[in-house]
Amino acid sequence: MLLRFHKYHGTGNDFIMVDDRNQSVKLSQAMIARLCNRHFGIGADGLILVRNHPEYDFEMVYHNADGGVGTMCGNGGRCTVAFAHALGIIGTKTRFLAADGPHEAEIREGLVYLHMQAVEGIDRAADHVFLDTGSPHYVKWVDNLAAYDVVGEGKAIRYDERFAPGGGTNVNFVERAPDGAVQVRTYERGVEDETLSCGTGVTAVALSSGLPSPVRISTRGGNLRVAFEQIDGSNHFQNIQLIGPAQTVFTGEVDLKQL
Ligand SMILES: N[C@H](CCC[C@H](N)C(=O)O)C(=O)O
Repeated sequence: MLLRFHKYHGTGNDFIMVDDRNQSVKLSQAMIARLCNRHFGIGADGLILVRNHPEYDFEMVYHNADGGVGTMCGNGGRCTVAFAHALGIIGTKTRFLAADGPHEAEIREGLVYLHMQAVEGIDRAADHVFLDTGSPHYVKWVDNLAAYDVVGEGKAIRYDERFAPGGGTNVNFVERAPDGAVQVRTYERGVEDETLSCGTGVTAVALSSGLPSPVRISTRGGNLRVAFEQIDGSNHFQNIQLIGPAQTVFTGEVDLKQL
């Protein structure tokens, strides 16, 4: 069977996008892992199916690169909005369903403004914070981020038994750049490596940073902004928006029998 796909990236976090509006695409977890593999497949941090939904413009079904069904993916969400727009499913505004519930989004001046779910709490520890922005995120401020062992340190925290009940955690290391932006490097579970950018991760960094909205973020794959309202200096945040580009790279067909 030939699978038609579109490759997108949002600040270097890359995804295989599949138009599955009529739910005819059948992919096993092993097949998705193979498609995402950078040597034996197309190569991507995740695979996203766009499906029809009776109450929303569409449903986004996100899989991590290991093939497992993921929780929310912020950069993938922005790419899915751009993809749905390219398919003609939506105009410039949408309301769609993702793993963590409904999301509104808008395409404006080449950027996707993606509304994220409200965040109700942040666990603050001495050397890190932990919060859920649709996916779980550990955030730690460090010195000399450029030379930091993101994969080694990230893996240790990702598999720490404290986070095992939630299926582990994504891990973000952070440092303030000289120009005031917040630099973020992320170890992503499900990819089990550093990715060039993580949307729910930079959202977690912005909300827990104590900086005023909007927070300017710099990742290895590009720049993002996170806008939000903090409720009375508490750990409650609403009207959270992840703002940044979502780009199409190429379109292709893969023969699933050859995989
Ligand atoms: N790259 C994604 C995060 C995916 C989360 C996933 N790695 C997990 O928690 O299992 C993003 O842009 O938000």
